[in-house]
Amino acid sequence: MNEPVSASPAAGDDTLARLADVIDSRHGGDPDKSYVARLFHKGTDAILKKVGEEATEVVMAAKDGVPERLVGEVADLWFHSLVALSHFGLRPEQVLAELRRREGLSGLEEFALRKVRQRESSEGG
Ligand SMILES: N=c1c2ncn([C@@H]3O[C@H](COP(=O)(O)OP(=O)(O)OP(=O)(O)O)[C@@H](O)[C@H]3O)c2ncn1[C@@H]1O[C@H](COP(=O)(O)O)[C@@H](O)[C@H]1O
Repeated sequence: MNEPVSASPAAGDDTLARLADVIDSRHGGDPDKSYVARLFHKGTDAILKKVGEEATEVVMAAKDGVPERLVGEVADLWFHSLVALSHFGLRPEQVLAELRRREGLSGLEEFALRKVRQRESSEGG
């Protein structure tokens, strides 16, 4: 059995930012030397296809009920989501900021606010 990786969050954990830096550095890289460079080389459809596949694998792992598999598949999904963000010129810090913005706001309130905003923008445009 694999040794479990420590689940304690490190203060100011910058794992996502460091991984995003590596991913960003792969733009224009050699597809024979780097998996990320190969994905960028293949383009938007290939990148988005991987996000979809990994999301499906997360669902299947959760159904299997093996916690280590689920953690591994979510890691694959997060990694490929970071590749997609980088492809579109975005950073994980922006996603984390969005999650921080939602902190303390109930999911139902957020949903109601979103509906109001959607109605306002459809009436305004
Ligand atoms: N975190 C990851 C990571 N997670 C998953 N993968 C790769 O993602 C690929 C896709 O996973 P799949 O389960 O779909 O496997 P597959 O069937 O081989 O993939 P396909 O051929 O179907 O695309 C595998 O080849 C994994 O090795 C990753 N590849 C790279 N990283 C990180 O990205 C950094 C840069 O990687 P390179 O660009 O390759 O140097 C690395 O140092 C790591 O930190």
